[in-house]
Amino acid sequence: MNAPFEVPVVDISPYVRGGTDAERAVTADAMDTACRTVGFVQVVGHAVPDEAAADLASAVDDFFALPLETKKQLCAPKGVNRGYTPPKSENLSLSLGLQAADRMNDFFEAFNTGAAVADYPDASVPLDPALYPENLWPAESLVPGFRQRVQTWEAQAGRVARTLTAVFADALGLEPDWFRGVTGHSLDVLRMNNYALPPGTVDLDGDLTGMGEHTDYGIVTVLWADQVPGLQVLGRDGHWHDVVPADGALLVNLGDAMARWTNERWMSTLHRVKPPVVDGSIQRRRSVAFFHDGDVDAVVTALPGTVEDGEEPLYPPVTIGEHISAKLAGSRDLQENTDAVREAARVLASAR
Ligand SMILES: O=C(O)CCC(=O)C(=O)O
Ligand SMILES: [Fe+2]
Repeated sequence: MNAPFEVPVVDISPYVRGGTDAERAVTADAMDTACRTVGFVQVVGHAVPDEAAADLASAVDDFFALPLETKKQLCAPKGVNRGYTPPKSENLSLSLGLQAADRMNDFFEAFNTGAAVADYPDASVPLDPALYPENLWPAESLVPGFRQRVQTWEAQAGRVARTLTAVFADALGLEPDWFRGVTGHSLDVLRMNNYALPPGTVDLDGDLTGMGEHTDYGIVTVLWADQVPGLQVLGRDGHWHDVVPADGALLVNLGDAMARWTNERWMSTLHRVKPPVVDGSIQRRRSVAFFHDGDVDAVVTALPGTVEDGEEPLYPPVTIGEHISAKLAGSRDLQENTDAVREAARVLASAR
């Protein structure tokens, strides 16, 4: 029988409050094991106040409760990863170049915010406003306090993500501030996801997909989610496993940049969302992902020591900007990404 699938719990408090070298080494070691074996981590000891999470959840409720027509006024132009995306407008499995002929688009609706050009006045390169666009906030009178609640969370999630990269540097034997060199003007995006459809609109005979299978694209993702099943993670056993955040934990997963820098010593693990259907309607589920993706011009290529003598790296060099643009063209513009061969092969090998 297979060993049960478990997402390891890692306590990062020695990096948050300044622990001893020995305490940090325990954390870094546990992180290395989690990243090598699962690629998802239940992170505790992050010191995010409960109130910030409660305010985030209420902000998500308030926004998605608006009428669809009102939300649609906050849609960004095509190709701009900001604002509202209505249900069934994205297809995440196309970010891998995978598509089933009968597959409808993902039914999640989302609201995206993120880093804009103006957030990095000292950036070392000129930043393209297409990749660092302005945010589209609902009017304060429409959802009072929304922006403030969301920005408080963005700051907390960003702090956790940067702390995690300090843990990663130790775990990989890099200089402690190695990630600072590739995240000075990081492409950071916050995506609030609402998995719900009005009763009667669910076609239970169809292939219902909350969010199609995908890997995340950048360095690391910090996820807050309801403890409602739906998120499924592809284990090394080739099976999909339900994962919910542990009490007080943030779910963290690695993106493609980490798999590429480490030449797959660490994994950008495939995941998808299939929320449960109860009495003919979807049990509502909320999640908020903070993507810490790295500098648009950072080159991602196998780190020294990760490729055996005489072997080739598993991936050719790519910049973060090139990689993310190819992925977003898949999920948002519905063009199959032909440059995700290794990720797509993992999905096709899984037990669906
Ligand atoms: O809803 C979730 O739990 C996962 C969301 C996700 O994978 C994403 O937004 O990339
Ligand atoms: Fe994801």
